[in-house]
Amino acid sequence: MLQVSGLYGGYPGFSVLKDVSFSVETGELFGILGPNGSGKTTLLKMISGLLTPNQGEIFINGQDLRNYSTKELAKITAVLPQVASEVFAYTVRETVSLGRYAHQRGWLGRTDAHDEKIINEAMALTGVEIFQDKLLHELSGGERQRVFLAQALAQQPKILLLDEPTNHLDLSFQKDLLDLLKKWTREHDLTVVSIFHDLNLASLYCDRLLLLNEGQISAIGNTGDVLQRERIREVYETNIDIQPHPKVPKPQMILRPDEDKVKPLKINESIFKKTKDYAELTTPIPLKVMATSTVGARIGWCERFIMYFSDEPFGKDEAIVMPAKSSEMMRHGTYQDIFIIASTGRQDDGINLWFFVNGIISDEAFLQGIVAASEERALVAGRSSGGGIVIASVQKGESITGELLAEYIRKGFREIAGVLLNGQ
Ligand SMILES: Nc1ncnc2c1ncn2[C@@H]1O[C@H](COP(=O)(O)OP(=O)(O)OP(=O)(O)O)[C@@H](O)[C@H]1O
Repeated sequence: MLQVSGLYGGYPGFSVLKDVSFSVETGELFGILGPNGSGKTTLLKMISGLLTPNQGEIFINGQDLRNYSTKELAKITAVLPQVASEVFAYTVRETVSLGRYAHQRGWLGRTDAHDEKIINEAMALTGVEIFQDKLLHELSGGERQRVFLAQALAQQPKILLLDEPTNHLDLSFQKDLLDLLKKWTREHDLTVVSIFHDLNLASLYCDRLLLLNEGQISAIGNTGDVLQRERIREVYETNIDIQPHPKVPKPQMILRPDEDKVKPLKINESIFKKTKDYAELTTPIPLKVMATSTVGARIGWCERFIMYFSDEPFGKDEAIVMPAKSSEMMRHGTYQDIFIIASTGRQDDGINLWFFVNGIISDEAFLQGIVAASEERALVAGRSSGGGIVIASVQKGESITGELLAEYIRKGFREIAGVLLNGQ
């Protein structure tokens, strides 16, 4: 549908794009990403015919862009620019009607019943029909954005070019707009090329992405291929983490604020409290945890960890809680970077194991830790032993690999907790 090849150009005396080539298929939702000033809008302006490249070619529907008349081009491409601050004295309905301009025959440019039907549909889809008689300047930024989208849809284009379409929209309208675009691309063979600043939305909705950096293509391809941690860090010069979305197989970028200048946190016996009824470790900041406990099992964050010895269930909001046999049947100590607490469970065959990691570990390392603890417990006990396991990490300081963590857990467990298994 759209082929861009060897594009160079920009503004008088200032070249922006350097050798940009890509193609977009019919029905694709194609995202353009890149830091401020990387050339995204310049590229979109060239595709929409607003800016002439110095070098290179753009083909739409197999035809060179230079061979289209303005009116022909307006019939097949619609542009939703970054919201302009100047707003003319048009009503919402009049603004949406302008989308039909390129399709009207004759110089009078009147809309007919067919045009009216399409205008009404576009307003209904974008939810702007309720204020169709209002003037544009009486609307909020987000409402106006939806009016311009309705105008673009009323144009019934083959290619829709969007410059940050979700700008000014609240969370639910961002989702509604992108769901709508996604549906339209599929059902109406519409091709969407859209600039995104929000990498997570681009990841969720785009079929493919193009990442621009200083006017050049840094990466192009599927979302997972383009949104690689090191590449995004380098291009955006910022510290991010990438995690899979919990419900759909798409990567999501997570910003990490600069750390406050706090004293490095060390989890050790100085914050571990033990009475005859219970043992508790409460941390000054939440720890990242993976826990298979009786109460509070989770993958998440926690700052309160409790083992209780009484018969009465012992609940504390938000805490990870496990029943244990007695304060005597409990051991603790530090091995390498890990503070370990172990206790015999309420049932004799159970061993509860808590590992507090003074370092940074990945999600995969958490899993490796759980597996290592569980295997070692069964191995040392010589039987399949129950009980809860907690891996908790301060997520500050040095990174610890999964392999190293597993080794520390195995050795630390034997050194500090193994005695419990011998009934000592
Ligand atoms: N009309 C113009 N005349 C001269 N230079 C311009 C003009 N418009 C943009 N530029 C410059 O061209 C470069 C690319 O701008 P462009 O608007 O394409 O970036 P962008 O990636 O869309 O940025 P943003 O994310 O900030 O919208 C920038 O350095 C910008 O200053």
